[in-house]
Amino acid sequence: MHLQAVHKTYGTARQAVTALDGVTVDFPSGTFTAVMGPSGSGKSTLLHCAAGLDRVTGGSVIIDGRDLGTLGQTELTLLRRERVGFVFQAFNLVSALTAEQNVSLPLRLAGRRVESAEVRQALAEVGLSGRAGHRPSQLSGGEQQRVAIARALITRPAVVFADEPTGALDIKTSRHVLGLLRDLVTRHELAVIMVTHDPVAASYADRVLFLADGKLIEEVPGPVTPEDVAARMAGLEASAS
Ligand SMILES: Nc1ncnc2c1ncn2[C@@H]1O[C@H](COP(=O)(O)OP(=O)(O)OP(=O)(O)O)[C@@H](O)[C@H]1O
Repeated sequence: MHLQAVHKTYGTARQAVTALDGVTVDFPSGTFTAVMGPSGSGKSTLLHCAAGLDRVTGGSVIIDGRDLGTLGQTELTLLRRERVGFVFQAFNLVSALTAEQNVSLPLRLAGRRVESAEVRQALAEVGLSGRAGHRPSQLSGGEQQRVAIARALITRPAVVFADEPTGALDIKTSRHVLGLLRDLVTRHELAVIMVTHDPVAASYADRVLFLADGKLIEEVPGPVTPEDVAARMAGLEASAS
């Protein structure tokens, strides 16, 4: 997927806030990208615009060769449903449904036939074969996030957006989830775009993008050490304050 000269302004006239100011970046298949930057630098806005959850005010977002700005609301919803996966900090599983039912939900929403074998295979890929019948409350945080990852992958998306996916997990569980994401990127030729504040999480990525004031100011190819990421963030935060 690709962002070309993306601008996003909230509000109008004197109230206007420029959240993204001309961001051009490619997110190739098979690449795990971490997005970092000080608070207010535009990370969430980048994620929302790139995922088609919010419209850009300038430039274009291309997924699967299609410019999201040219799509009507229905087409956009369909493209998002079929080609984009989401993983959130708070897992966002449906508490009344089992792991298996949660994973199959995107297929049901898309009106597709649900093959039980396909859903079981997705759960096996995240190491949860034995938990298919459990509800979220019967699973640990790490297990819930792995169900959410299986759910994000079930439609075979081109791109997965992860918003602080380890923000609610302890260190050991975080490492497990990040290692899993890392493997899935390679295995499924996915583009994963992860917003994070955690330098250790960022170090699992193939490259780290740094935003400041809505601009992409640095693109650091991996492998990146957590110390290097932390040092760059400290520099950015010092100049932002
Ligand atoms: N709905 C909105 N209306 C007006 N301004 C907004 C809106 N959403 C974000 N902004 C502004 O856009 C800028 C970028 O915000 P954004 O949430 O993308 O930053 P962020 O890097 O994700 O921050 P954080 O790390 O604190 O979550 C900020 O100045 C913010 O105040």
